[in-house]
Amino acid sequence: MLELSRITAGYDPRRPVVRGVSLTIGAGSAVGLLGPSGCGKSTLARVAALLHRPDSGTVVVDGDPVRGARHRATREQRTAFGVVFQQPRLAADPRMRLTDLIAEPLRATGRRDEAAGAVAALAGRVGLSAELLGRRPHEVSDGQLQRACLARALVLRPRWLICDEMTAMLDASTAAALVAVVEDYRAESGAGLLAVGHDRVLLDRWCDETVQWDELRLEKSPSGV
Ligand SMILES: Nc1ncnc2c1ncn2[C@@H]1O[C@H](COP(=O)(O)OP(=O)(O)OP(=O)(O)O)[C@@H](O)[C@H]1O
Repeated sequence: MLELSRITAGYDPRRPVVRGVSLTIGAGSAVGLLGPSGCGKSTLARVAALLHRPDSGTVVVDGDPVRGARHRATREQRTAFGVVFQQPRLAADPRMRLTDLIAEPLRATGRRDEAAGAVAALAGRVGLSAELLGRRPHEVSDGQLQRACLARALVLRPRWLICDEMTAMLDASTAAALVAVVEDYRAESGAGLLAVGHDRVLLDRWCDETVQWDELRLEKSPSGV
């Protein structure tokens, strides 16, 4: 279970952008989060992924309370999350070939020897050819780069996926393909999902439940847990 309780967070403690928000996602469940632009969805998603430390409130991952964000969280907690952002170009090192980008979390966790096999398997899954894997971000399309970013998010086989407007910049067929990759992975792994978006039709189709930002102040638990 992923439990965010009374989270207050932002970029200036005097003016938090997220105030007293709670969200609980049951193990293996998929929750879609909708809300107006600028309300704080991405900030909350970053808190959920342990990338941003809240000013107050608690995050509990599978029963294990989180004591800090980024490197202050335990490796076990950090590697429980795979994250995909809206803009792949901001999330990809422009110097890295796609193959290295996908393998980067393995290198960072001392599992370099698994890279070749894992990248080959994931490339097939997300639909990247061997030729594309050898290119750098400026030599591929946004959709191809987002496929690589999704592969990178899956390479450590996370228990939780945080997809922050993953499909917003993509055409309909690429968006559907990437959602299908996420769902195949979830079906086989039992991973849970927080999907942030603007498209209610997509989120309703993709997730077990879709919640509105305003509901999170009421301490609702979308998956009924
Ligand atoms: N790094 C930052 N520094 C300062 N303010 C920020 C930063 N990132 C976001 N903000 C501000 O925090 C507020 C919430 O932003 P956030 O990106 O979380 O919203 P959002 O709901 O995801 O928006 P959108 O749907 O447009 O992506 C906005 O007012 C934004 O301008």
